[in-house]
Amino acid sequence: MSELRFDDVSVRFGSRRRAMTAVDRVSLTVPDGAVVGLVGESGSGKSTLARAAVGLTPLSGGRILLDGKPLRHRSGPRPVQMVFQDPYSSLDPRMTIGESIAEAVPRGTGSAERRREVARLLELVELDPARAGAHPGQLSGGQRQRVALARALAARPAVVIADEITSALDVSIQGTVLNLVRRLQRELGTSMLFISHNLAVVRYVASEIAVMYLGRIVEHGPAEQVLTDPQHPYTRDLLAAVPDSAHARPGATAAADPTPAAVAAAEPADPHAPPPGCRYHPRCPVGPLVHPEREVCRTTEPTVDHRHATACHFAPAREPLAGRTG
Ligand SMILES: Nc1ncnc2c1ncn2[C@@H]1O[C@H](COP(=O)(O)OP(=O)(O)OP(=O)(O)O)[C@@H](O)[C@H]1O
Repeated sequence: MSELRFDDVSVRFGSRRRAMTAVDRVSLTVPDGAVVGLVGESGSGKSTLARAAVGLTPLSGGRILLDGKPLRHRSGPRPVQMVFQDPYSSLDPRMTIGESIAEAVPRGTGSAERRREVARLLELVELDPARAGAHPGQLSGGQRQRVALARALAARPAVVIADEITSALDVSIQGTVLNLVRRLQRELGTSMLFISHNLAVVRYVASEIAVMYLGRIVEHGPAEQVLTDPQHPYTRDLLAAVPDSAHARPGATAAADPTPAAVAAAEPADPHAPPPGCRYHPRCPVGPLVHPEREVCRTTEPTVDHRHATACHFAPAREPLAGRTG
């Protein structure tokens, strides 16, 4: 069992006078063997949450648990491994890719066994083991990302966090890397938190989707439900931005409700001064900008409390969720 759980996690940056809460009381579980997709626009706090899970950013509040036990960031192979957008940040350009992967293989492995393990991992990520002597600079971006995945897997992690791992790649290469992630996940059953600002990418690999906005999770549920029956207006806006998403939201109110002018003219949110009440209300097409009587959105923060959960006072399925809770 390898379940990663963020329990009421907060991360604050800056001094008292200019403090900002990048992650605000986030609770999110990556169940054993599942891929949870985490989406949200730039600055919503996705990377900060990921970095907290691998010990790169200290928590200001809450806990991160692996299989129910607090994560400790000791030396040696870490149970949570992260793959970044830019593989140059995790691969030393002076080392061969074989050396980079071998370095991540747990200690106590003999050199012959280590070499075999490197060859096995290269094959696993569909690279020719004969290329173990190549340097990162001799590989394409997609190949480097395969090496970064092999290196993360070398540590035999309980959980892998992939942070925008296809964002820097050509569109034609993105699909092959996503296919690889899908295959690896199916074969190895590794639990995964898969982060992207792009819902089109996340929907390809994730079994569950969580949507983040200004440091908070605003919707979370089974991927299919979130995609076909999005509850939060922000999720609907994200979906509307996906070119071929028309089929993904039949009946969604956003389809029948073109962006009102007041919403289109709204200022983007300032993470240093998140609005009171629902954080999305200054941009929301179902909020007080368009429906002035919906004062509750300005004053009271909605909470997430169901299996397919959304933090919106006026979500279409807010009431009839009884049958699918738990
Ligand atoms: N070390 C830091 N010091 C101060 N502020 C930070 C730091 N790291 C992140 N932030 C701020 O925290 C907020 C969340 O950033 P984060 O990188 O987690 O968002 P994100 O959703 O991953 O976006 P992106 O995809 O652009 O990385 C942003 O407003 C960012 O400016």
